[in-house]
Amino acid sequence: MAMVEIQDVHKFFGELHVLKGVSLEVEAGEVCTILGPSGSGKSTLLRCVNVLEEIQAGSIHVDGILMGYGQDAEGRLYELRPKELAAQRAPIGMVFQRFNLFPHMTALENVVEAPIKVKGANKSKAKAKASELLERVGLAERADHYPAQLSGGQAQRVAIARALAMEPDLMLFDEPTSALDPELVGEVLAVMQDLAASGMTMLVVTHEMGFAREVSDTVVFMDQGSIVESGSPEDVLVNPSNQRTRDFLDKVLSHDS
Ligand SMILES: Nc1ncnc2c1ncn2[C@@H]1O[C@H](COP(=O)(O)OP(=O)(O)OP(=O)(O)O)[C@@H](O)[C@H]1O
Repeated sequence: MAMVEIQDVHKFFGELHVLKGVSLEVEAGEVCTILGPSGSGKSTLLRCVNVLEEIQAGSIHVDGILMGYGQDAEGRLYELRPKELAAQRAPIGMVFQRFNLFPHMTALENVVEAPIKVKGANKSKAKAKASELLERVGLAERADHYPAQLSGGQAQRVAIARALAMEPDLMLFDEPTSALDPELVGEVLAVMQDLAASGMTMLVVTHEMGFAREVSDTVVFMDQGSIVESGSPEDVLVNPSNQRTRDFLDKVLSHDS
């Protein structure tokens, strides 16, 4: 089984049919980038993977585990209790467009918070690990800074370190550079690229075409709640077979240039 298996997922917000039978697999160690116009359902799909949103039909497995439900000895599904849900989510790190760091905590405190509170990690070990992670994202010297004292790019790198502190098997990125000043985008993409090179499985929603082209194993193009096309970056970005993909790329690339 692939690390992420999304099968025929449907998601409604009231009457609005936002995901219309989405199926997607991401193998362990692969980077899958999702592109598509605003409102096509990219963020919603990502949020469904770690059960921030409930789905109405289909299934999502991560690491072979059916997300959002438990299964009793007879194979009957039951709704998870909050603790069980938290345990299901634990191997999944998520980085949002806005960093959501705790403003009253330093960078280091933000990174150690979850391992100590959620995992019950030993304090001094968690601190040493957090320092290592801040070094990994190039912020060893900013460990004692508060979020307000960090640039957007630095704050986003702390958010990545914070997600990594939980030792995830899968990282979800939801437009991680969209809220940043253009000159800060590169430093966050560089950290993501390093992470990809280290073998992390990543599902990334972004408008960064360079990242999609150079770092992804698979590129997925979504439109109006469906996957229109997916394949290698070469297939989807250079030789797209679908007119909707071509129209989208023309628009994005003319905007970029
Ligand atoms: N919590 C919600 N309640 C109601 N409708 C929602 C909710 N979240 C998203 N939607 C709607 O679902 C659709 C898909 O939204 P989604 O954010 O997944 O798209 P997207 O492709 O990620 O777009 P963007 O690139 O602008 O973030 C949109 O029509 C949006 O308005």
